[in-house]
Amino acid sequence: MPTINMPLMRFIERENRSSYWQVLLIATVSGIANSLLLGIINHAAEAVTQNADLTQYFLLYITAFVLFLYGQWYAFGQAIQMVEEAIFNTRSRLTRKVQQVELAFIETQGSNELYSRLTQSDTLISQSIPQIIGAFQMFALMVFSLLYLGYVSVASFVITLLAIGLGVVYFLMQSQAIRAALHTVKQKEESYFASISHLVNGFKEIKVNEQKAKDLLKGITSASHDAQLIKYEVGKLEATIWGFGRLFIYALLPIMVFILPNLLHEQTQDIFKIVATLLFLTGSVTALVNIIPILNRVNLAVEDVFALETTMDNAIAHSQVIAANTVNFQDFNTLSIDCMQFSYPSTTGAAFGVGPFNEKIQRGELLFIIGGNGSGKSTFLKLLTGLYYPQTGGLSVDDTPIDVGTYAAYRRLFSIIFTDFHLFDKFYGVPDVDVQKVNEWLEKMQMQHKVEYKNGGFTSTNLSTGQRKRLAFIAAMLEDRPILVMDEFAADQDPQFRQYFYETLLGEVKSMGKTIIAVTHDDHYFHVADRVWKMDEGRIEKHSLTQ
Ligand SMILES: Nc1ncnc2c1ncn2[C@@H]1O[C@H](COP(=O)(O)OP(=O)(O)OP(=O)(O)O)[C@@H](O)[C@H]1O
Repeated sequence: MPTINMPLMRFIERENRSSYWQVLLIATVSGIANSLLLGIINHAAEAVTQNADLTQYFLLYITAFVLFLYGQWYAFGQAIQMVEEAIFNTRSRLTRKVQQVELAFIETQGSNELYSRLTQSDTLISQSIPQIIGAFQMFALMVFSLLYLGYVSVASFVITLLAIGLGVVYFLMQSQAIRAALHTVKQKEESYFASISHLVNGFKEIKVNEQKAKDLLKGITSASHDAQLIKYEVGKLEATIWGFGRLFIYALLPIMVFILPNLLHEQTQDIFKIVATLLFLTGSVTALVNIIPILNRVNLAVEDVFALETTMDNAIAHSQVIAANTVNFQDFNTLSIDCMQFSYPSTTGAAFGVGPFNEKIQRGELLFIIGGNGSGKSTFLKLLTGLYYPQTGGLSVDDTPIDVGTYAAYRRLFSIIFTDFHLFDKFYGVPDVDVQKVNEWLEKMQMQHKVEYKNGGFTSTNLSTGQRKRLAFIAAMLEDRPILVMDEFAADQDPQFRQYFYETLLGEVKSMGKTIIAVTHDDHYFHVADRVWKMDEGRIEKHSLTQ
């Protein structure tokens, strides 16, 4: 089957097993049936003036009407099903791909853009379907009304075709400008959304600082104003197209009534038929012109989804990891880091780099990593946990070097609580949650009076940062992975809990056989660690054995 080269149609075709041509065919048949109604009524009206039998017209009218109604109902139903299936398939695939891309992709992509593309386009596509199917019917109605017009009067047909042709040429000339302007609107809207996220996320800061609020609002107003101006221009262009569309059709009516009969001496009853057909045509052309702005926006939304998927595909193709489930490192004894080096991609000047690292971590060790701000501790943890890939050197577990086929299995060694940790609403990835164990951990983390475990998650999430971190710790414990990695876990805890954390809890976790790697600034408690590594300018500078 041929393809309609329009992003929306490519989207539907790509995501469905069945072809959309059947739906379009039924929509077209329904449109033809609609135009037949006109012909039947016209001829029936003529038959009335001649006192002829109207039974056949009545039966034909009923048949055409049923065909029109059923076709419309069927086409709508099918189209909605196809589009929703396409959206479902795309959503499932894109969310799977988000999981496949690497951390570096998410860090560079910009969460606002990613979030808006993943969520907003679908709604727009879904909402536009009734109008789009309607447009196909209206197109069929227009074509068959035109043919009927040709049957009634060749001259009227030629004049109308010329008018519609001129309208199409005018539309094509304008549509490029509209699409370009809509692209700019999208960019302006994204910058507006980014400013809004500052407004919401930085609410506390701007609430206490009027000047900050004023400056931010100035930026928001400017981004919004820019978008408004371009949208206004687009709206004006679309209104002009809409106006021209109607102008062509409405100009035709007086031509047919006042000029044509005098020039070509058409029959009076034919003039009636021509005018009735033109009124039908007016309806279909108006509906088609009305759909243009919607189509423009939907096609842009679809192109957005395509572009996002292509970017993700490229990122996944460059990813070094393939999912291999056969390797199991859970019983490891030693993690080795050999000549490992990593640099962030440089946009301007020298980029920050870490390494080379040549270290070993033994199973069951409690290792602290210390160092000043920006010394590379978090970067090192991301490398160690397999979230970043080194440019040179690498990791091995016992004697097995970690490569593209084993990275996924390697990552399964770790539970991680980063400084910007995310507390999930449920214990995802823990198949059979042991409620007793959760309650024991709630007690150990001194959270039993604050939250409860219910329906797969914790009951209260209105907690302080320190308390939320304690829940993240419980989730990490339930994951039950051999290595626990923490980035400044105790920074948000009160002094009593901090002491309990270092002097009791870490020892307890260690006695469970877990290896603990923790970034910390709490020099009071360095003595509890087996080893302390100090980082400076991306290097592990000093190993101090404390025990
Ligand atoms: N995504 C990134 N892209 C480019 N550079 C980055 C990125 N993340 C961090 N850096 C740079 O790497 C350096 C080390 O950052 P890192 O977060 O590893 O330090 P840190 O020791 O954990 O600091 P802190 O104690 O403040 O958390 C910083 O100078 C930072 O500018």
